[in-house]
Amino acid sequence: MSAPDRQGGEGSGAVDRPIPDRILVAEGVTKRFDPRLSLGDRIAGALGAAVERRAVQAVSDVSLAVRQGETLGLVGESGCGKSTLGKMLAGIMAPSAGRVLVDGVAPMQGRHKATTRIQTVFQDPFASLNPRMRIGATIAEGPVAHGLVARAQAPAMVADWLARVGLDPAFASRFPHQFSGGQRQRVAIARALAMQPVMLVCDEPVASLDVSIQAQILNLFLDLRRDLGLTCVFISHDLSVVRHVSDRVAIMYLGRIVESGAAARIYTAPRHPYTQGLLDSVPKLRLEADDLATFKPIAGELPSPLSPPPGCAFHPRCPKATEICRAERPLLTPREDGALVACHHA
Ligand SMILES: Nc1ncnc2c1ncn2[C@@H]1O[C@H](COP(=O)(O)OP(=O)(O)OP(=O)(O)O)[C@@H](O)[C@H]1O
Repeated sequence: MSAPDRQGGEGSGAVDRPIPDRILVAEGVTKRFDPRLSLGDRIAGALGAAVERRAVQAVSDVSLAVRQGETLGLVGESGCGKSTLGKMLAGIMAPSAGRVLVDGVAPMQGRHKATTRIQTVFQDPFASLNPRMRIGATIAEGPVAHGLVARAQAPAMVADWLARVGLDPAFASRFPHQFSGGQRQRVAIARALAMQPVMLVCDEPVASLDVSIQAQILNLFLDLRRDLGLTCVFISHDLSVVRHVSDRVAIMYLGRIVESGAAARIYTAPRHPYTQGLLDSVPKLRLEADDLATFKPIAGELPSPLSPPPGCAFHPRCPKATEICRAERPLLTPREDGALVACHHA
């Protein structure tokens, strides 16, 4: 068994067979997007001209495991590959290399099955709900179609899920436009859970909501975790959002996990300079005027995955970077407390 798996968390490279309490295991998952050539490029290529064709490596060799009842927060800047990884975990996108096992079975073996075993909740609930369908029908559609509930039992099932997500069961006859953004996200969560999935992949589920509504939806996730033992991968660009809902947190940078560990430790004692930078860039609401100057954004921008920097991908932005960082990519290495960190100077 490789070191990352022995530590029960994330890593790079293949891991051994899944351990029973792990709902989800990703082994060396990679996603490359090959560029589509324009007609002009194709003609030029056919005529023998050199046409540049660089693939985007959105996710590189990611291994992770999620245990029953656990929420794994997946955090990183926009463009670091979170959504691409989330889609592969949910079985709605095939990896270019590596594999994802759900309950020990590769979801892509049966696309239809995968979408029932892992459900997704996306950022924009309005886009994911059919505007012409009453939300009762939207919630019932999947479970009835997959034989999880008899048509006659569907109204009771819908009422139950609406109540569990904090909505009035009488709302079943309403259309999506009759709900606020937060209520629509509750509907999207009810629809996902009504499919009786083994876990949820939530991709920026509160990013489009006002801060006060974000807190309500995060509280809902906490309630669902307590009441249903919800297993979840919770994706966000914002470390402060995943803080209270996550048992463990994995930090992604340019397609790779650079640090992971217990949520409490990540926030109190981050080891990777990128994690430290993310924490420092979270605006903190303080009363003392001086403190307003304490948050500082990470210097520079995420490099293009078309031309990743050599060595440690974070070195051009890292205050601790030295020669070795420019030359050698640090491996994700287990620490004594079960955390994993990929940094020469951590
Ligand atoms: N279908 C695609 N074809 C080509 N490149 C893609 C495709 N989807 C994503 N990418 C690229 O892969 C990289 C990772 O994208 P991804 O959406 O997974 O990142 P992200 O961290 O989820 O960012 P965001 O929060 O902005 O969605 C980006 O450089 C993106 O441009």
